[in-house]
Amino acid sequence: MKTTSSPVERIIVALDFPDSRGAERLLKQLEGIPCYMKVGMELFYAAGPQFVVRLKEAGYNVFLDLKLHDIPNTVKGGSASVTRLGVDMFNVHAAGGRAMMEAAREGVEQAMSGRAGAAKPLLIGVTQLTSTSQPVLNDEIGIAGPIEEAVLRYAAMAKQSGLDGVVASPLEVTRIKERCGDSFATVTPGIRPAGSAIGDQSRVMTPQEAFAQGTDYIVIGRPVTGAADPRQALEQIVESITV
Ligand SMILES: O=C(O)c1cc(=O)[nH]c(=O)n1[C@@H]1O[C@H](COP(=O)(O)O)[C@@H](O)[C@H]1O
Repeated sequence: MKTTSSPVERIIVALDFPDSRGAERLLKQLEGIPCYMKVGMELFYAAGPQFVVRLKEAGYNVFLDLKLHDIPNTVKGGSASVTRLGVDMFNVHAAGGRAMMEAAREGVEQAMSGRAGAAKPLLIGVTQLTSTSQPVLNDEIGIAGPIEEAVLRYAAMAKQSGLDGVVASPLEVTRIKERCGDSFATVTPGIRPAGSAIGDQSRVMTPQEAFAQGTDYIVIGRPVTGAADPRQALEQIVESITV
């Protein structure tokens, strides 16, 4: 990818709210800041596709984070529906395997054929969740070996399946770019400005460290949404980044 966008356009704010009112309040607080917005399962299940349409009408780039993971035919249909919503990026779980990811790609292509002139969404595979630690991967999930190897294997499979990039932690970005090429996008949650609570995340870096690794997009939620002054928190993050 190597993005011509400014750093702020490569910051994806996670709108993890239980209803549209909370999300609307944050949009007002961040008004005029051209960051990317992410709608995940909490908000989508409560506020529905119309909230995505509302964000698009307001001019935002939108990442719809529903982490599709089902049989190939179902994921193909889901991907087509998501594409028709006009999102800029969405994700599927790479753990669904190659046939499922290829079906997602087909769903995108099918939906695009009826949307002349529309931009194609970036189709992104989730590798290993940033909340997953090494012991959890090995002892609970049952995948042996270093977490970085599991992430790289999923990233390579996502690339072979025709995806545009992956979600991973910033700790894995350098090796993903080495393995899959610089134009293969990395979207990295697990972002924690120095001094902020790590919470349920496990593999974390600061915003400036993540961009220094060469990531294309960072995803950040609670350090902004839970701040006393979300606008100031986001502005401080933007100022901290020198790319
Ligand atoms: O796909 C994602 O966006 C995602 C993948 C992942 O591995 N880890 C992860 O945290 N996320 C999302 O990124 C956001 C991170 O939020 P905070 O931990 O509050 O910064 C949440 O909305 C998560 O659902």
